[in-house]
This record gives sequence, C-alpha cells and structure tokens, in this order.
Amino acid sequence: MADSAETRKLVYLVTGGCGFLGEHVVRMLLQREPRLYELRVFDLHLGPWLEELKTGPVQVTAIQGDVTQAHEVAAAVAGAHVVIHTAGLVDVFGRASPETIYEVNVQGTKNVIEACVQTGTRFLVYTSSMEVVGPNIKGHPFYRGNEDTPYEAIHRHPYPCSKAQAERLVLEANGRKVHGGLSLVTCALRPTGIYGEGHQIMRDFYHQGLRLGGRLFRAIPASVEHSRVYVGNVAWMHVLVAQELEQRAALMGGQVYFCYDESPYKSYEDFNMEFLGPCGLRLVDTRLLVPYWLLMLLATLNALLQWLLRPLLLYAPLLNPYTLAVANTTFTVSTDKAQRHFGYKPLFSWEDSRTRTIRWVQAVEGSAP
Ligand SMILES: NC(=O)c1ccc[n+]([C@@H]2O[C@H](COP(=O)([O-])OP(=O)(O)OC[C@H]3O[C@@H](n4cnc5c(N)ncnc54)[C@H](O)[C@@H]3O)[C@@H](O)[C@H]2O)c1
Ligand SMILES: CC(C)[C@@H](O)CC[C@@H](C)[C@H]1CC[C@H]2[C@@H]3[C@H](O)C=C4C[C@@H](O)CC[C@]4(C)[C@H]3CC[C@]12C
Repeated sequence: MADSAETRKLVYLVTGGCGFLGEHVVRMLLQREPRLYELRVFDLHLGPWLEELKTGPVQVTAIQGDVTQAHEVAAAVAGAHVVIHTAGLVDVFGRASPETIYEVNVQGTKNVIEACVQTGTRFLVYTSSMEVVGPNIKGHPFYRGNEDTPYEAIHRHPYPCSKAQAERLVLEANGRKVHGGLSLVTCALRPTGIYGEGHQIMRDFYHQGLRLGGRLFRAIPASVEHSRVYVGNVAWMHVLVAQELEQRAALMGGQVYFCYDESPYKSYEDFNMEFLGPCGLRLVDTRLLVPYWLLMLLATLNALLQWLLRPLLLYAPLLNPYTLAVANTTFTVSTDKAQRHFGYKPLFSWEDSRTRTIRWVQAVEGSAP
C-alpha cells in the first residue's frame, strides 16, 4: 500500500513492547502495518533502541509505565484503536513472588481490559501461553494437540495459573460495551516456547555451555518432544490478528489461537542445540550417570537452596522441580486454526528462523552474560 498521510490513521499500543516478544511486535508493526499513525510502546523498562525508531514516518511514543497501575494504563490506552498486550512476568524460576506474578499478569490484564472499556478502545489482542493448557500437574503429554483437544488443564504453579486467569478475563470481556457504545473485540494467542533473537534462556544456556568447556549435559530424553515457535512468526501472528480483528470480529472475537510455524518437534534441549551446536557447543548424554531420580533430587535441592538463601540473595537456577517437569513432558501442537480463521502463514521458514537465531547467538558471544 502506498505510504501516504491519509492512510496513516491508526494508533496502536503495545504493552511490554521492550520485551523479547514485544520488541519484535513493535518492529513488525512498523514494517507491516501501513495504516499506522502512532505506535505507543508501554513498558516498565524502556529500551534505548526505541530512539532509533523515532526517525520514520510513524510517531513512536515511548511510555514508561506499570500495568499494575490502572491510571497509567488508562492514560496509555486512551485514543488507541488497538491494544496488543504482551506485558507479563514470565517467571518459572522463582525470581518473583506468587503475589507479584498475579499482580502483573492478572491485575495488569484487568487494568488493560477496563482501560479499553472506559476509553472506547475496541480491539484487544492478548499474548497468552501454551502453559494455559499444559503440561498439567499430572504430567499428561499433549501430543500434536490443537485448540479443541480435550486436556485436563490443572495447574499449581503461579505462572500458568496467572496466564490462565488472564486469558479467561480477556475472552470473557469479548462483546462488552466500550465507551461510545460499540463492542470490545478480544482474542488470545498461545505461543509455545518462543525462540529467536533476544531469547534470554537461550543466552543463559549458551553461557552455561561456554563455562562448562563447550559442553551441555542432556537431562531429558530425546523422545520428549516440544513445539517451539520463532519469535518473528509470533510477532507476525500478533500483527495479522490485529489487522483482521475488525473485519472478522464475529469469527475471531473471543477465540484462542496457538502460535505455530514450521519449527521441528524436538526435545527442548535438542532443539536448542540446533543453534548452540553451530556455535561450538555439544550435548553430552549423562543420563546413565545422572538418572531421572537424581535430577529430581538436584531440582528439589535447588528449590530448597533458593528458599534458604532468599533473605540473602536470589538463587534462581534453570533446574527446579517445575522446569524439570515441564521439560520432561511432551507438549506438541498441530493446528491450522489461525490459517483457517485469518489466513495466517508463517512469515519465516524454519531455515530462515534457524539462521537468524544462530547469527544472533554468535553475536551474543561478545556480550556480557
Ligand atoms: N518467552 C516465551 O517462550 C513465551 C511463550 C508463550 C507466551 N509468552 C508470553 O509472551 C509475553 C512476553 O514474554 P517475553 O518472553 O517477551 O518476556 P519478557 O520478560 O522478555 O517481556 C515482558 C515485558 O513486559 C514488561 N513488564 C513486566 N512487568 C511489567 C509491568 N508491571 N508493567 C509494564 N511492563 C511490564 C517487561 O519489562 C518486559 O519488557 C508474556 O506475556 C509471556 O507470558 C512467552
Ligand atoms: C535443566 C534442564 C532440565 C533443562 O532442560 C530445563 C529446560 C527449562 C528451563 C525449559 C523447558 C521448557 C521451557 C518452558 C516452555 O518452553 C514454555 C514456556 C511457556 C512460556 O509462556 C514461558 C516460558 C516457558 C515456561 C519455558 C521456560 C523454560 C522451560 C521450562
């Protein structure tokens, strides 16, 4: 579409716009939404990279704010046509308290919904998570499942509980009257494990491997498969949903969509090696030396240590009972609902996603851990 002033009339707000996913959503909107007049980037921690975005035709407004503060959210939402709500506390390592996770992920989402209703913003896209579904506390596998697959979604951990509550609030808000009398249209996207440029956990694994002489130790059988999805394709799905939501409100309103692409099904550790292997690391199979019961013991000891040390320092290793359970439970998605409902096709092939991620890891080598 021609870049002309009369086409540029939409105001978007991206909450969590400086996060791993949020930054990709911001950049994707600037590249793929020709109707964009103003892009508001709302985050607790603003990134310096935002400055470079202010030279283009779109007005980029950086807003330092907290989604737990209703008045800050309302001020940021007022006048926006679309809100893409990615802000969240993604913590499965015990860094934040359950109360804080709830405050940000649930109360923060309530504040976004109420701000849309009060100010008249009609379109809300929420970044949910596969963890709203599973793995559940019984460790049931979810094998090539879709949005309609029956599964006992029971959780205890604060993170999946908060994401499930927030998603339910968003979907229930669909159809509510907003200021001005029109209806709110909402939908929720459920990425599986996102990877790509900026993924902190991948960076952590890479630095761990460098510290261990170029080795990472396999803890999980290769047979335990996970679905993973490239961050660029997740960002693209967010933008496409936002673009299609008005025209297809009756079909898409109140719906959930898994985020998927052509990334192969592999164990979490084997999948990471697709990027860490070409960067010089190798995965050593130590399961004979470290059987699963010993891993469980180590994970439990980590949780105990975290609790004992909390008054003094934050000890939050990757291995804890929850992360071990999630890593050790098959969770794979096979669906085309997003394609059927709004014509989604991945923007990045598996080969392109892999190459981009490898290049990023290689660039990470020089960065501080
Ligand atoms: N990373 C994944 O694998 C994954 C998978 C599925 C879903 N998700 C979801 O995607 C979203 C983004 O996740 P991410 O991986 O980019 O995490 P991230 O931590 O990189 O980004 C989250 C952003 O939200 C901001 N934020 C946190 N608390 C805030 C608050 N109180 N007010 C305003 N901003 C706040 C953070 O500063 C950060 O920039 C989250 O909702 C997460 O649940 C992530
Ligand atoms: C130490 C080993 C056992 C190692 O294999 C642990 C890996 C572990 C840190 C990750 C395994 C599965 C990951 C989670 C999954 O990809 C989906 C998620 C949902 C998303 O909303 C947030 C991130 C996460 C919980 C993700 C976190 C890391 C793992 C638990």
